[in-house]
Amino acid sequence: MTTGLAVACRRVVHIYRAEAGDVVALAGVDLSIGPGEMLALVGPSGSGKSTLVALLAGLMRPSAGLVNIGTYDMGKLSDKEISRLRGTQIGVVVQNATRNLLPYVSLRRNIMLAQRRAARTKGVKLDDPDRVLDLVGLGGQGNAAVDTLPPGARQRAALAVGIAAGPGLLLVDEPTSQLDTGGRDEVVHALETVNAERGTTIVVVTHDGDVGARLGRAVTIRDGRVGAEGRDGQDFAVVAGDGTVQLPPQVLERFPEGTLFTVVQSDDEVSLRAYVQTPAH
Ligand SMILES: Nc1ncnc2c1ncn2[C@@H]1O[C@H](COP(=O)(O)OP(=O)(O)OP(=O)(O)O)[C@@H](O)[C@H]1O
Repeated sequence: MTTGLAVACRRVVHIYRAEAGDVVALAGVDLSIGPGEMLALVGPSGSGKSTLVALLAGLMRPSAGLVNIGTYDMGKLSDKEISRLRGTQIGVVVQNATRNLLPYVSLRRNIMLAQRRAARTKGVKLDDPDRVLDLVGLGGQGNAAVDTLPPGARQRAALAVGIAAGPGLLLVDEPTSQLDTGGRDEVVHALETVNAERGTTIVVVTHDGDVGARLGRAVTIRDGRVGAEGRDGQDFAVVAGDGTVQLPPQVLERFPEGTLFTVVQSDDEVSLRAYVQTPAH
């Protein structure tokens, strides 16, 4: 069984330098994910989810802050070290299943190609490709060509390629966006099976609230920061590393910028009381 890798982000900032001006995509993300945990990243379009995943995958370096995967500081590794990690310890499944797969060769061949780098690494014991296919519910389909599979199976084939090398961290971008309910359930079930059998830490970017709920922990990214967290069906506000807490959007709609609040504290409760000024006559 693989050992899941822990993830720790501390005050992570990412700025895209564009001709039209700099874009602050991440503005101080603090996030800890335990080894073997499953987590969904949710949030509005443009909030920074894909940027965060790209940093976890080592596809980009943070502009500031720390991104640690297991014992690795992703901001400090060389390109070569990062590329080795991605071939062995970090599995990445990008959006749109076919972009992860070679369409005209068999599923088994796709998996063997994804295992090439790990197979050259000393001490790594790889699962047989047929066993990898079993894990995602595609047992017995090793000879099928990717382009003959229906969309849900193709997405699970992409997952199989992502876990082929036995990574401790699996990053998956929007795995259910083009699937019907049945296809979505099979993909979530495949993720749950990989997590249960291998202990792999799994991070899924999704717009689908149901997927977030099924994974048990859903972190909302809002304006480049952790805006809220859902656990076991309950929503929570989160204290960031700099001591700030984002209020839910529906609260912010009622109380515009500059609204004053009194913080009311008792032994087991902290609440906010808005201070509404009476207009001067
Ligand atoms: N290569 C880039 N150059 C400049 N700005 C970028 C680049 N990539 C993303 N951005 C900007 O960074 C911010 C965060 O984008 P990101 O793609 O991480 O958000 P997202 O939450 O994944 O969105 P979506 O759900 O639409 O995929 C957005 O304002 C986006 O326009």
